[in-house]
Amino acid sequence: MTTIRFENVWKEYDERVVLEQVNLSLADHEFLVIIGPSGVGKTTLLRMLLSQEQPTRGRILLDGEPIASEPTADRGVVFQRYSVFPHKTVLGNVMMGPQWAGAPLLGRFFGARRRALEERAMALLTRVGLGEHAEKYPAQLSGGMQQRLALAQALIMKPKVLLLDEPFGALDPGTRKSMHELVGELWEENRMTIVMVTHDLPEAFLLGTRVIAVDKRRNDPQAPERFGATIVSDFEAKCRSVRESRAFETERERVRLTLLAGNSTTEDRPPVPAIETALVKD
Ligand SMILES: Nc1ncnc2c1ncn2[C@@H]1O[C@H](COP(=O)(O)OP(=O)(O)OP(=O)(O)O)[C@@H](O)[C@H]1O
Repeated sequence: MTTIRFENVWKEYDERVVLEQVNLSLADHEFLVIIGPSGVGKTTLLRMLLSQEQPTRGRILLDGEPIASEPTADRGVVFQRYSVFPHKTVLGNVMMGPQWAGAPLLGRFFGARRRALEERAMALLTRVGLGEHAEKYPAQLSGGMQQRLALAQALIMKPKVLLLDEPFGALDPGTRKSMHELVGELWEENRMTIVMVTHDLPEAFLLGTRVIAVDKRRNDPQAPERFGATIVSDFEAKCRSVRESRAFETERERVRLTLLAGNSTTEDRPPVPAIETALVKD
């Protein structure tokens, strides 16, 4: 059971207000997606959840307690650009986190403990589709495979909260689609909370159980740094399971193909899925 709460959170850099009055309560096992214009403060929100940045006002609670002031294993992260150790194999990369956490001096397990970890890492690699690539080095993997590895690396630490910062932004559409399925399935299997930033609206509503839009409510043209962004919309997303998400995706693809095929009059168009209708309304 994991809950997250932002209580009147602000983030300022000197005179510049980036975020203001952010209030948010997340229920257990939520898949929250954050959308908003470029530079508005989405990554800053994630970085505060990770404790890579501290709020200048307000506080963030994890399970009712203020979050630790340093990054901890209960909060995992995957970035858009892949960040692993190039000189370690795929398996070595996945085994690193638990070894540094469990043996901080040497960063290495031995004997039965090592074998047990290796087994767990291999099971996870197989789960994300990399079982046959365990001995390769990151440079030998495609972009999609590298993101699968980044997911395995985060999941081996069994985080309560997984933070994803545009994790599919650099991937081609086909790879992106298979990653959507994988992340949706892993979210359900691991019963963790996910907080993801994306610029892609269909992706947001496909994966999220809740989607928040972050933007400035007020602006001072003479002093653009005076006001920060906050949550301006909060959507309860419709797809609450992978199965429903897949059904939605199939429907969206059908609409797209029908429109491409030249059904351009309004009467001919198939009904727009409920989620897109909700988006248009807002
Ligand atoms: N360490 C820092 N010092 C000063 N300003 C910063 C710092 N980190 C971020 N900012 C500023 O905070 C603002 C929000 O940045 P952030 O990366 O959170 O935006 P974003 O919404 O994630 O953008 P994008 O969608 O382009 O990734 C930006 O204007 C950025 O320049």
